[in-house]
Amino acid sequence: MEPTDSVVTCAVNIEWQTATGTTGRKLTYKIATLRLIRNDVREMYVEVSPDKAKPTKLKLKDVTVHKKFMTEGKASIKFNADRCILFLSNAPPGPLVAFLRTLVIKLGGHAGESEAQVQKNLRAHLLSGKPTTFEDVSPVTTAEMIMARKAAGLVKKATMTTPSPPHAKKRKFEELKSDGKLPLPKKLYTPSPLIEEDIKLNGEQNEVLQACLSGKNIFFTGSAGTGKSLLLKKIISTLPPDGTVATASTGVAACLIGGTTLHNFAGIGGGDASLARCIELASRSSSAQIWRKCKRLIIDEISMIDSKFFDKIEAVARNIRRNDKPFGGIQLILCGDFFQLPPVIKREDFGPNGTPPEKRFCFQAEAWEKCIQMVYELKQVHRQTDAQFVKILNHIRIGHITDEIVDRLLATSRQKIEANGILATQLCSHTNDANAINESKLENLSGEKFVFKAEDSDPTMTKQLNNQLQVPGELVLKIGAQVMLLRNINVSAGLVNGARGIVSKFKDGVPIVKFKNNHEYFCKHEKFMVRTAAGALVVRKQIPLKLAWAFSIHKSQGLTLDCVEMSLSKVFEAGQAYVALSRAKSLDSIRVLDFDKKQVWANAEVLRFYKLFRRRIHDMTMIPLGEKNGRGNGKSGTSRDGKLAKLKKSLMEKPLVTIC
Ligand SMILES: Nc1ncnc2c1ncn2[C@@H]1O[C@H](COP(=O)(O)OP(=O)(O)OP(=O)(O)O)[C@@H](O)[C@H]1O
Ligand SMILES: [Mg+2]
Repeated sequence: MEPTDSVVTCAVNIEWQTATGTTGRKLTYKIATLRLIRNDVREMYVEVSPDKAKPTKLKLKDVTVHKKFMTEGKASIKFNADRCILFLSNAPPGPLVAFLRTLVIKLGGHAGESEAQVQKNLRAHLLSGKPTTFEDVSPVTTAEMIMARKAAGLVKKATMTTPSPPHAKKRKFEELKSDGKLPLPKKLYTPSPLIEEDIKLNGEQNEVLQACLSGKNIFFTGSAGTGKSLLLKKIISTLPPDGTVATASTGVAACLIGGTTLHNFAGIGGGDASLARCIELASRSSSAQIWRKCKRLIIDEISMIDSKFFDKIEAVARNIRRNDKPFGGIQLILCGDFFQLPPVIKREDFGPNGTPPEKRFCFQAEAWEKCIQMVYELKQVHRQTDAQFVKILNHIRIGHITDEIVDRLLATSRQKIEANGILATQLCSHTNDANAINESKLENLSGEKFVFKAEDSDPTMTKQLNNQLQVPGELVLKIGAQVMLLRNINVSAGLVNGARGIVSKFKDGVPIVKFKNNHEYFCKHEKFMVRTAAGALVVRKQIPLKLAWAFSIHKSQGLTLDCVEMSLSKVFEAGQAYVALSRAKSLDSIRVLDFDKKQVWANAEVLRFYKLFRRRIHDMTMIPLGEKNGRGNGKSGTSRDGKLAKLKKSLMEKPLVTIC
């Protein structure tokens, strides 16, 4: 528990009501810091400290806390005795959730003093004649948390019920287990899955978070599994929601951080029209308003954004916002790994001989150098803990393959990774192949088809929901269908996003899924949310499953998968083999068929970019605005292959990653 869990900074309105129920005095602060404090006699207060006004203290006694919208940065506290309401808005969701949790737990009385004790302390304090002093409330302890959960009825007290004989308890447990209805441990708060409270950032992730809070334009990178997306979620939940726009290059990646696609936000279609036309498109009132309101633009999986599109939106931003600063003064937080999937090239952008455009990557955009002020590289891999696998991935990332790597990966082609009848998921280089495999496997199962249609809060948004969400609009299942869970249901029981299982039966109109670890899950409809470009939430209610015999490597970018098989013979992009291989957690949970050195290569421009990038990080971390990137030193004489080999060697000498 952080000491800052009792502090939050946000917009504040305080309203007092008169005895007749009408609104009386009002205080409005665009920004104020709220702090939970105690006086000498251990009574608790909220102290509201605005920027340029005197602080107000409100005694926390007989209060009602409204926290339904806390994950959107809003809450209110009603002081019933004082007839006063404190409205909080535009609060960073992470700190607000922590603040309210501390308040509720400390107020629960389990951590505080009894009323009689408070009165006794008060008398003693008055008699002492000392002036009243205040101190911050202490952080919530684990014991206080358990007490509070017991009081909330989330943990049964042994004394409250007549204990059942052990065999009866066991029978009940077995019954529930076989029905897939095992009660799941609940939290006192179950905030949005986007606020990952359980995982603490490490030092390098914290450094990036602090840099983002400083308001600078940041690009951070790191190999697959270094926790870039997890860090982005943390950054998003620590920034004020007003003006913070979370986007990603693909729908799946956007969904993982609770955002929208960059294309959807930008409002210029694919960005293929002339700049003048793009500005015209983005000037439509709905789009222009979004651009003007944006203060911080976050983009995940930046490697798939092409340089032309990046330059277009930078110019559009300046134009619409009538601000000459790079990106019209919007703070940029960009994240991704350029060794992973590159931007998809449009047919018209290929050269006459089918050559890719010279400036394909975002870091080659004119605007890149103007915009990015600070760069970071995360080095600690969290997805994999096996040192040998991390080392192999590290080599594959930069297209450096040795015979030992080929042998080690080929050795996986014979290993049995299936357990409990659940087949490995096949990662395909082409989406059509993945769809065909899923359809034919389902067709081959005998038995009745069950169709689950999603309920979308806005039916006009169905296409966007289909594009952005992994969860299908129409889910067709049969007994025996292999599926993947799309939600964290119970982390300790292994029912996590990405876990795979088999539909064992249908009961009460919903499927029951048996997972690899033998746990059964009685499916419930879950809500999946997508943010529109304007920031509104659109909700899809659906069973949180998708068919998982196969899926495409492009759709797997950003995911962690538990048991995968791949044939890399048809890969067509630099980085595609690396993305596929790096989804797995270990060499024991992967089966690589037909591995060949030729399937792995890294883009030469990307290798150059990282070499320069690492030198910069080493030299200064901070890149002065407008400095030229100095690609190429103009010297010639060495062959292209020779230069590349040198680059790879130098990148390998200083390993890009370490393992935890
Ligand atoms: N500080 C951390 N402590 C423990 N686990 C972490 C930490 N950071 C990330 N993880 C876990 O590591 C795994 C990979 O994280 P994440 O998906 O954010 O990586 P990534 O860098 O975005 O990978 P990719 O490039 O493949 O998208 C996730 O399961 C995540 O929960
Ligand atoms: Mg990611």
